[in-house]
Amino acid sequence: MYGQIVRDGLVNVTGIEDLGLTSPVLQRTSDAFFKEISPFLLHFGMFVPTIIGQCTPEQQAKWLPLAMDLKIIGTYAQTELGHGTFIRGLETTATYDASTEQFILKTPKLSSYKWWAGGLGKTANHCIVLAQLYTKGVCHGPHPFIVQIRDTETHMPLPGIKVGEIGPKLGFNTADNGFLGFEDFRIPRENLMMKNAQVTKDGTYVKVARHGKLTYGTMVFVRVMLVSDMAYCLAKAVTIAVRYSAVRRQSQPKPDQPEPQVLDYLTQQHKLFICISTAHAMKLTSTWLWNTFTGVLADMRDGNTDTLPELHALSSCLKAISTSDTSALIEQCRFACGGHGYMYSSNLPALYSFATATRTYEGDYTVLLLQTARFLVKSWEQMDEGKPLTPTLAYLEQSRNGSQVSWDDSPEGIVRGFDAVAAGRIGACVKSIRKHINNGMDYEDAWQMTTVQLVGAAEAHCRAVICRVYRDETARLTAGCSPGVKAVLDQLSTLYLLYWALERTGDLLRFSSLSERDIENLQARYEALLLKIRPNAVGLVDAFDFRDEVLMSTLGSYDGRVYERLMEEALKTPLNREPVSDSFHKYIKPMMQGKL
Ligand SMILES: CC/C=C\C/C=C\C/C=C\CCCC(=O)SCCNC(=O)CCNC(=O)[C@H](O)C(C)(C)COP(=O)(O)OP(=O)(O)OC[C@H]1O[C@@H](n2cnc3c(N)ncnc32)[C@H](O)[C@@H]1OP(=O)(O)O
Ligand SMILES: Cc1cc2nc3c(=O)[nH]c(=O)nc-3n(C[C@H](O)[C@H](O)[C@H](O)COP(=O)(O)OP(=O)(O)OC[C@H]3O[C@@H](n4cnc5c(N)ncnc54)[C@H](O)[C@@H]3O)c2cc1C
Repeated sequence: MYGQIVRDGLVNVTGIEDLGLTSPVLQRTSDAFFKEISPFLLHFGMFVPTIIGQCTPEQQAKWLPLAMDLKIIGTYAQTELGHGTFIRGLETTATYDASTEQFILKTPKLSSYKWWAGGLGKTANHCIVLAQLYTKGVCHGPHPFIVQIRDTETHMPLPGIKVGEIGPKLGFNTADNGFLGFEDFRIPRENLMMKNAQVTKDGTYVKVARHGKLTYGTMVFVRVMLVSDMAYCLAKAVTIAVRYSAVRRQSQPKPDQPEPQVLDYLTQQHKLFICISTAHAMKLTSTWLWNTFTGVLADMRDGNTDTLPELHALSSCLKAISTSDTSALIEQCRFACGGHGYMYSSNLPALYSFATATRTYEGDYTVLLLQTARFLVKSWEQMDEGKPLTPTLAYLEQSRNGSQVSWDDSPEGIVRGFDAVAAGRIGACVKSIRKHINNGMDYEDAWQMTTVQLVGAAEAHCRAVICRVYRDETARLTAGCSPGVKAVLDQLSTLYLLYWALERTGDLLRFSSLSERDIENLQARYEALLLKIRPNAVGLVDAFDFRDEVLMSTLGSYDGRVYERLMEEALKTPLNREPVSDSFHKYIKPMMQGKL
């Protein structure tokens, strides 16, 4: 298994590199090689971006060509057995020895061992290690170091290195996630990645970056990328589920009628059409987020880090919500395919196991939403002090006078409704924190007592951002489309708004003038829209344009030969090589004869 996946991974990487293909094509062709994950994912996904983001130009000149030419294979080892979320609590240490101009790496306890890094177990010979930097007896916090862990000729672990694979997981079982321990392992001073902080030969620590969190820059980049990845992953899953639902016929609602396509059931449309809309919503939002990210990078190149907090808040909540929505909706796609959706050959299990992992890695869902909430509460307090709000929080102004937003069920009205919900929930959090403080709690405890509400407020903010971006970008991009295409894409964006308005009626009743009758109207409009989308459903997923080799699904292939493909795959299973398994003769027959 491992050997096969490494071979496929290298064919994929070197083949595409020779062809000089760009990342979107890389993403699509990569998936034609493996159902799960490549052991080289972290090399290109985090090792290379960290060299670019955390190294000086001189260090980049040394390490980047080696990495891009695959002369070294790397990963990103930050998480430890004992710490993943709390980076400031990481236990691996890098202590500077001025007499030899080296750092000494140590994992002092079992809980200090690096754990999880993709490709670390058996593939990588280098890695980025986040370690607490000590020099002249002072700890300067977590810093990135580039560390060779295996001999590039023999691939043997270097002396002082303990490294191995962490074992089977829910998914990602081809990612070669590993563990790593250091026993007084020495690396040159120059292996500290010195773009944001330096240590001179005599051990003097020099802070370069004006913002203390630029060390976390790679995580922001990956979070931004993951939003796009999720759109792509969900688009594959709903392509499989819609195509299967068009082929599958089941039950007999009317005695004198043939079994209908299950796609004709309104409940099936309710399960699946929100998946089509969400794939579009996340793709458009990810492009908007990427443009925001590149704008902040440009500001930072000019020495201005003022826009970084908003980017951190946006990337955190959008990564959390996109991964959570995608995990839930891919599982919904599986449910929609009945028993055959549970077959590994459908590819839905592998897509689900990938998506559900993203809800955790690169920042746990709850933790990242609380990061966003921290920004929202600070923004509210700045608004109270009369300071200007950042663009994505302009809607908070509407809540200043506390008046209830009047409900308007036009698409723009629904977007404003979600703004009102976000503003109301943030305001409720601020009120809760202030109440606890007035009752004698310190700020940290008052914050902790409000965290359930804070997670909800951050989700509401993120939903409001997605709704607004999805609607605005759809309007902008369809302006030049044919009326037919515009109508269908407008239907999808309206479906997203109606779906989430119905999911959040409680909040809309609390923070707008929404009435019972309005809810009935929303439900009727939603159901009617499902029926309108039905004729275009297969065309909409075909438009995602996944080749069968990329979908790798017995249920989702373009030709619809589902039963033939399921049987073809079944006959390939090793158990079917012989009519009688040797376990019969070893165990079952003796048992039947009372001889066990
Ligand atoms: C091309 C890519 C394609 C595919 C992806 C590739 C590979 C995918 C496969 C697997 C990859 C998986 C890799 C990993 O999982 S790597 C490990 C990821 N780990 C995490 O994400 C850890 C999450 N924890 C944190 O980020 C932090 O610990 C924290 C939760 C944010 C808390 O940090 P802390 O130092 O305690 O900060 P706070 O005290 O909460 O806040 C202090 C201050 O800093 C600001 N801040 C925090 N983080 C950032 C950031 N990333 N950028 C900017 N600013 C940040 C925070 O807002 C606060 O600011 P104030 O002004 O409010 O003080
Ligand atoms: C498939 C996969 C691949 C990975 N690849 C890598 C990799 O390549 N490199 C790498 O370095 N890491 C990697 N990771 C590790 C990943 O980054 C961590 O698992 C993730 O950051 C979560 O940290 P944790 O596991 O310590 O969970 P914890 O933070 O221990 O979370 C456990 C629970 O505690 C809660 N919690 C924690 N802190 C708070 C808080 N402040 N407030 C409220 N609740 C809190 C969480 O919400 C969660 O419910 C990978 C993980 C997975 C699953």
